[in-house]
Amino acid sequence: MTKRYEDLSWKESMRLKLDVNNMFAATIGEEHGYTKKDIDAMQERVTNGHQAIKEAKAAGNLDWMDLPYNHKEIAKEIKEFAEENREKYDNFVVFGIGGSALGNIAVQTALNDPYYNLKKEARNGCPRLFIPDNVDPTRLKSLLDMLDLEKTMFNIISKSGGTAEPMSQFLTARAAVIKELGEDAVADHFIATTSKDSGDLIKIAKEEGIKTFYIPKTVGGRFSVLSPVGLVSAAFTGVDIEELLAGAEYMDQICDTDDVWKNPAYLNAVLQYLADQDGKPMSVMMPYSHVLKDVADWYRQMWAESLGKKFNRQGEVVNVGPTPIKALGATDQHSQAQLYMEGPYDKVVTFLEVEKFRETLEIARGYEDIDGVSYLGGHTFNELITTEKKATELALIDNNRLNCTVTFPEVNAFTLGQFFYMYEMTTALIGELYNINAFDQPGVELGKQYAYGVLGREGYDHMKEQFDARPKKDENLIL
Ligand SMILES: O=P(O)(O)OC[C@H]1O[C@](O)(CO)[C@@H](O)[C@@H]1O
Repeated sequence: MTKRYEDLSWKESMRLKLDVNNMFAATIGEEHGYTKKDIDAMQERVTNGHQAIKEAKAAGNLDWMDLPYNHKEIAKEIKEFAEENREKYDNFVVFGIGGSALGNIAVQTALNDPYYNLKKEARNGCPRLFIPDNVDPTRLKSLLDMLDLEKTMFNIISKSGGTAEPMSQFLTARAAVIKELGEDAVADHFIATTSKDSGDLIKIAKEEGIKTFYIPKTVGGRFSVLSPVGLVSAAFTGVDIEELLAGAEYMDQICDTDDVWKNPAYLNAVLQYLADQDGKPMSVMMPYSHVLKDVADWYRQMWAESLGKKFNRQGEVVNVGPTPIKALGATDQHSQAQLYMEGPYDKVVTFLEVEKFRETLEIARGYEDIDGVSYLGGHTFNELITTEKKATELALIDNNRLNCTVTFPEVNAFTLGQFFYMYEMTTALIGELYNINAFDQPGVELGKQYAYGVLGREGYDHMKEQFDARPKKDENLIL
């Protein structure tokens, strides 16, 4: 059967649109807005950046760019595995953190029913999905107490195979499974998604006979949503993961040009970079659709870990990086909008807009004699949220505030795949413009190492010593 994403006209009708009109002087005024000349002046740097990205890809350092192509077969295998197994389980739990969880959460919120876990009919025989993405004892205990272990599959995701949070979750869930179901049950209740040749998780998985999916070498956590990291839980909950990859492939083809005026990922990168350089380092992503709210969380990690860097490629201290902020329309109109309109001129707002929601819901009529209420009746919630987005956008323009919009014709696996890939490419190019390595995260290590030292991990005694020698607190400053 032909898939809809094999039809070119369907694909074109589902193409994401990036509208950057409101980043330009013609719309928001000369003081803050850019001109076409400003963008043209960046073309040479974009071409160099594009070249550098291509070379890094060819050298095997950017495996995430290959996922839409070389994971087609793997996606089929994952789909088959999920289809064979998902009806055996009522619950599917992902134990991973950061890049090993945020993409999974974003996919689930975007593509499945908003009350998926609570509505059997929305699950179509698939298990409920739980992704704690944290180690808060209250929340974890509550989850573990609630799960019927006999009917639960746990997917332990860790690229390094040793991150404290998922490994401690694994230890605890494994002990609970052994206690309740016996040693032999482990292989039926756990799968692992990790690196093929490194880390402790792969060793454990082999020892325990646990089914394993692999994360390619140069796919870092935050770039891993289109690898088995994101695909396995998506397949277990019935998402069309092949369509997700097809969307990414489509965007890869759109972005396969160094012409800044033709490449949405690069045009966005240039504008965001220029804004940061011009004193607007706050980058707000504001979806006007609740189903896209966790996509903004995914983006937050993507930008923070990729672009927040102390050193440039020459080893000079640069301390760069925009601050990614998530907001949600219409909710945050009533929380953040005041700041965005009248606070410092330090932000760029990226709206995410949806043209066609999965549902149309009418606002009921009533109180015809009360003008302040009756005007709402007969409109739809679709009109309400879309109008509110357009109204907020115009208010930002009136206040000369930089903003742009990414429009999803619909939220489906194809458009979501495009979105992930487009932002990955945007991030890669901004990294080039800052002249930094966008693919490491050395700043996260120090905190991890102190924690290892304190918790007694072998080889980290020196970190415990440094931790114990930390500056004493002045009691007068603790009230
Ligand atoms: O998949 P791992 O290796 O457990 O890492 C989880 C997360 O921890 C980090 O390494 C640092 O926070 C992220 O980059 C990564 O997504």
